[in-house]
Amino acid sequence: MIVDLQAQIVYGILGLVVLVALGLFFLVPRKPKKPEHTLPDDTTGSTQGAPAPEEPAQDEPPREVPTEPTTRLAKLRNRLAKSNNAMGRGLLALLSRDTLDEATWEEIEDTLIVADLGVDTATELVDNLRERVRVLGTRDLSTVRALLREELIKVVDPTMDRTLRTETGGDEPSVVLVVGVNGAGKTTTVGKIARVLVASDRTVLLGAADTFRAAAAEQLTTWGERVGVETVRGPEGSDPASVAYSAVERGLKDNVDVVLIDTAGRLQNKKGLMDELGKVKKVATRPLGEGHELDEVLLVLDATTGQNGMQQAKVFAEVVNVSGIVLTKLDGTAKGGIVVAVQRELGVPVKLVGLGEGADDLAPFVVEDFVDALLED
Ligand SMILES: Nc1nc2c(ncn2[C@@H]2O[C@H](COP(=O)(O)OP(=O)(O)OP(=O)(O)O)[C@@H](O)[C@H]2O)c(=O)[nH]1
Repeated sequence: MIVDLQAQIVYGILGLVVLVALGLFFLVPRKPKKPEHTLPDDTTGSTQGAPAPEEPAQDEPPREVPTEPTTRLAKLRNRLAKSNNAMGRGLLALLSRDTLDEATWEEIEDTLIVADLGVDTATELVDNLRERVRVLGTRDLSTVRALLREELIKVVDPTMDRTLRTETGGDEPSVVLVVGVNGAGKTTTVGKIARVLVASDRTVLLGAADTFRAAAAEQLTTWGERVGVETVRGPEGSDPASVAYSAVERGLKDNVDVVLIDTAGRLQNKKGLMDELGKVKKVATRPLGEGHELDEVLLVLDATTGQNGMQQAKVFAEVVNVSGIVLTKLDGTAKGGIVVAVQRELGVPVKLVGLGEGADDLAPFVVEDFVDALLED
């Protein structure tokens, strides 16, 4: 009897032990399984040698930071010199001839005209230079070169205000409208400006008012994503003015510093373009209340289009009050004189120049740097 009882107690204890063990196995949380893919420990973002994370932020491409301004500008100055110093070299070669006769002065004038300076400006420059050389009675090349530099600076006009108006002085965002014909480089320029602003700790919102081509809004959004800036878009074919309005309304709500609005630029139908841009201009700043105007209307011009570009520029200037010019593709032409021609024609300063397709290839236009690049050896 006693043996039976002992056996029952022993079996009971064993059963309990088994049950507790099973319970513990299922209830106690186990250490999580090591993920198959691991990120490297270093915080530099380098993933070298490590497999990609299983759930990368696919919709969020890695943020880019623009190159430090002095490096960027030095690189761009070099590029400008490379593409444009043929004109400077040509002029200096002519000026160093033994005799500066009538024919040579004519050749100097022709060189300036070929560089798209405009006939009147070229004549004016040569007349002034010729007179100063005569009065000084000098033939020393470095003196003549210094005189040429001064005359070029004078025609490019250092007195024009070239600051980009991206600060309102109030709480509301500044609104920058970017206009120009297709392919001039508007979208690229908006992206590049956004990068520069973000690098200077400004908050930016993009408005894709080019609703004519879905790909244009897509392209702008990609530029925005690269620097972590949002883009307000509308459906393809929707009213560009309403997209511009929404972008400014949203910029105000989100308290951003600058709203950059990209537009379409079909010139095939001048009347349509006028109506469309006129409306965008009128409606865009409405969310900011009475009396608010666009802070900046930038006309983007392709420097390689020469006189044809000038005609286009005039059409745009008739529709919107252009406050600044962005001359793109200056890396692809030796006709830097277009800077002077377009400023004189429109009475508006060139504020920025595009010197390549790269994300950082946009530079503020500095008169002295530009002329020095032209005259570089
Ligand atoms: N070499 C060079 N290419 C440039 C420059 N700026 C823009 N581009 C190129 O010009 C082409 C057209 O640029 P976009 O920005 O798409 O022009 P867009 O005016 O927005 O054109 P639409 O969207 O058709 O109205 C692109 O291939 C750009 O990379 C520049 O300064 N230099």
